[in-house]
Amino acid sequence: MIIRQLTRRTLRSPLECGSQLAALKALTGAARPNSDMAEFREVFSKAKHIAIITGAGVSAESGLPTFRAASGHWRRWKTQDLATAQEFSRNPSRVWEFYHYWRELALKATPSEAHRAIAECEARLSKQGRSMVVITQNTDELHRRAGSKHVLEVHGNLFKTRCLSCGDVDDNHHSPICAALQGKGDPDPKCSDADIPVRDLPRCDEGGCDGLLRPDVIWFGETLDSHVLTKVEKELDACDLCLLVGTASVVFPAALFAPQVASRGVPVAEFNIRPRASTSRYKYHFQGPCASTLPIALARHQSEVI
Ligand SMILES: NC(=O)c1ccc[n+]([C@@H]2O[C@H](COP(=O)([O-])OP(=O)(O)OC[C@H]3O[C@@H](n4cnc5c(N)ncnc54)[C@H](O)[C@@H]3O)[C@@H](O)[C@H]2O)c1
Ligand SMILES: [Zn+2]
Repeated sequence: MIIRQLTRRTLRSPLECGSQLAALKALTGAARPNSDMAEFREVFSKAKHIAIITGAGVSAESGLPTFRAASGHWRRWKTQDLATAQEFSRNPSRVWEFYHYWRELALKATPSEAHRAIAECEARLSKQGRSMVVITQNTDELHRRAGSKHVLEVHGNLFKTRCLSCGDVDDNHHSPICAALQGKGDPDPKCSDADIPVRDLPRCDEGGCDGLLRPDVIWFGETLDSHVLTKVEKELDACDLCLLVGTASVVFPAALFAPQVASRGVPVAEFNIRPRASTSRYKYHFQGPCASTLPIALARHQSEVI
């Protein structure tokens, strides 16, 4: 299976993009996408196992900027440079400020119509003996808060911490996560670092451990959780319809999930505000904000009796 054992990374150069697109083309063939919602709805009505792959775009209408909308920066730093183990060991205060900013934003956000349409559809289909899984690159928990039950978070979760000393992983929804981060994390490029001493950053309270905590997310250069990946593989192998929602598909290995499904001949429907270079590889493409398109796509079909 192609997605195993791959580390999280972003495509950086046009050259690399070109070679990856060639790989996607080889995987999926050159189908022409259509945007016939009525046709999609017929396919949807017959699907028994639906996989929905989501990215930052699904949370955009909840007020959480996508990395690209925020021009990929927090203050003066590229987000992909901040979200690394190297940067955390060099400057844990700066990295915690960055994650504190995201945690506070996500805590205040409410699920969008897109999150709600997905959750409502899952609940409805489960009564009909049909299944839906959300495979998300997002770390904001908005799918769960909307009511989705079957969610695989491939890049971890902003509201979990991992202790660097004892390895304990814990849920953590404190706001702020520690007193020293109160009022910190302003993304303005003119804002200075808080330079919080390491002893005042979030610490482990497990049996007096007091080790430094990190966010339990997958940083660039780190390997995805193999248990989560195994579940993702199973779902991608079993699905008979796949929706790809609000993702630029430039973060690997998640960018390979939809092409892998399409290569089995399973219809993939992309929902994005703009066409992307790989759009032509998928059967359907619905352009527009997913909070408008998804509720139509996933609404009760006339053939659904329960
Ligand atoms: N909310 C979050 O948890 C969050 C937010 C930003 C980034 N991230 C992380 O950053 C990485 C970036 O990857 P990504 O591809 O998910 O995001 P991205 O920022 O690279 O791309 C977002 C995609 O969503 C599309 N989009 C924006 N608004 C949309 C809307 N209203 N409806 C439909 N599509 C819309 C854009 O055209 C783009 O293709 C991921 O690994 C993710 O973990 C997460
Ligand atoms: Zn600990």
